[in-house]
Amino acid sequence: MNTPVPWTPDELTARLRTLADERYHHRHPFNLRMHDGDLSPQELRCWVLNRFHYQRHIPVKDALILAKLHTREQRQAWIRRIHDHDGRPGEEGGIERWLRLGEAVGLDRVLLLSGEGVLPAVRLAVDGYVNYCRNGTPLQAVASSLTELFAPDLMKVRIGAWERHYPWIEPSGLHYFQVRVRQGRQDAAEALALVGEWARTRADQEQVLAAFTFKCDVLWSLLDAVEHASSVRADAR
Ligand SMILES: O=C(O)c1cc(C(=O)O)c2c(n1)C(=O)C(=O)c1cc(C(=O)O)[nH]c1-2
Repeated sequence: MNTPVPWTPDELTARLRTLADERYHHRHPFNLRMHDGDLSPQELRCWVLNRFHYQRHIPVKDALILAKLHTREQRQAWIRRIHDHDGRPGEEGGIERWLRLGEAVGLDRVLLLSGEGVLPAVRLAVDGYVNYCRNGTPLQAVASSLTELFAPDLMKVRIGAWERHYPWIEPSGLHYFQVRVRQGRQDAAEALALVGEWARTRADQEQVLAAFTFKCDVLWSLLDAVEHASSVRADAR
């Protein structure tokens, strides 16, 4: 049997884009309702609270990936992700900005930090992502972050939708997303370069697509759980 010819970097990126068009969470009904201005304050709060659980685990999974990287240069680049979220001592980072986003939608930071109210399926989805990065190869772990290729555009849509449809939200809460657009682009470009360097065979490239698909499913499951919680509340009204 002939070994399949590896895709070029552009072909691999095009395949990621096709997968994203089908399964990235920009298409999830909860995000569509968010963008159309159809979410109640309670639904938006539920999303912010549950997404905080995801956010606070991002630097944990990045620390697990850091320990898998073999060169000093790779670790120097990857460690920035942890600083982006946790901040360096005395600095704020993404986690602090997300807590402010919580306050902007009316959620006390003490509640967010307590973890109370995080939906069971969200805990499982986030555990799934962290464990994927803990147990996977460096290629799988880094490739699973490649959904960030598509996050900045989604965040720009989100910022516009929040400004238009949810004027009750304190505008400073949007700072998390404004900062994250640039950080996400840098993260995605660096991860794509590593994946391009490491995924030399078609089999490696298939693993990249599988890791990307898994991560899309993590993000999708998180929103499924939030959407389900919203519909249960609506039924009880
Ligand atoms: O709001 C979003 O739609 C969104 C998506 C993603 C993503 O696609 O993985 C991330 C983020 N936000 C984000 O804020 C973030 O810090 C982040 C880190 C990562 C990652 O996998 O390392 N993804 C994402």
